[in-house]
Amino acid sequence: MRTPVIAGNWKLFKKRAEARELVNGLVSLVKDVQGVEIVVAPVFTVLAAVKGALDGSAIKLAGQDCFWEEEGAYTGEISPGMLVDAGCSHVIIGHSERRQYFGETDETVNRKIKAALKAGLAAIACIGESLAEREAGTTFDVLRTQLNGGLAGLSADDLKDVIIAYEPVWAIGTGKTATDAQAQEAHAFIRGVVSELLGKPAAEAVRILYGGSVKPENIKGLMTQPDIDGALVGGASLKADSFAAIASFSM
Ligand SMILES: O=C(CO)COP(=O)(O)O
Repeated sequence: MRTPVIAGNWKLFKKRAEARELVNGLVSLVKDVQGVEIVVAPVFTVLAAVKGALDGSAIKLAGQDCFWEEEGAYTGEISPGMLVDAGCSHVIIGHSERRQYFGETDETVNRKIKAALKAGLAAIACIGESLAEREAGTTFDVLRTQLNGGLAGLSADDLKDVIIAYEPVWAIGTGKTATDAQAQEAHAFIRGVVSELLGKPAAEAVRILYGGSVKPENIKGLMTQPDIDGALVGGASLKADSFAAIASFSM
């Protein structure tokens, strides 16, 4: 049985006061939610404030990215160990916005996942095709390449601390969610590739989240799909009531 994960990626939003307000609201709204791992990923500068506000709550904290070196002359970077030190248990790696605007590649994603695991973080590894790739019929090739590169050198045991997030780029922030069937098709394909790479038990155990315009209105349909194990939520995670409603999908 795979425990569902609902993760909120706050992207470049929320200063300290707003972040505290959001988390305070969230903590009380989800206090009765059980059997779901809830994660929030704020910007680095508010991690400490959010950690404080989460005190006593089961909600987990994630970074939105990390570097692969633990320390050194790397101006502007944050290491996995520093995220742990700030109270994080998770880190998002390889989000399509990082791939698009900050030169992230499957190779850097792979290095970051390995570094995150070494530091004891769970890695939420993002993959997904662009609209052009979907229209060209190359979705499965793209996903396979991203999985081969991103998971290179990992063992089935390592995969226990990896969560895969399938985020079709054309569905991010566009209001255009993949249909339940489109998402399920991609998730089943991803699980199949993971099975080829690391064996069936690892593939059966790995959580695969869907991301891209997830809202309270579409979460239930997505979660009824057999290979969808949760969601990575952007816009709808910025309001306590909508994120709480998504996290309460089973209630
Ligand atoms: O990129 C996303 C989460 O990482 C999805 O963003 P939206 O939910 O705003 O489409």
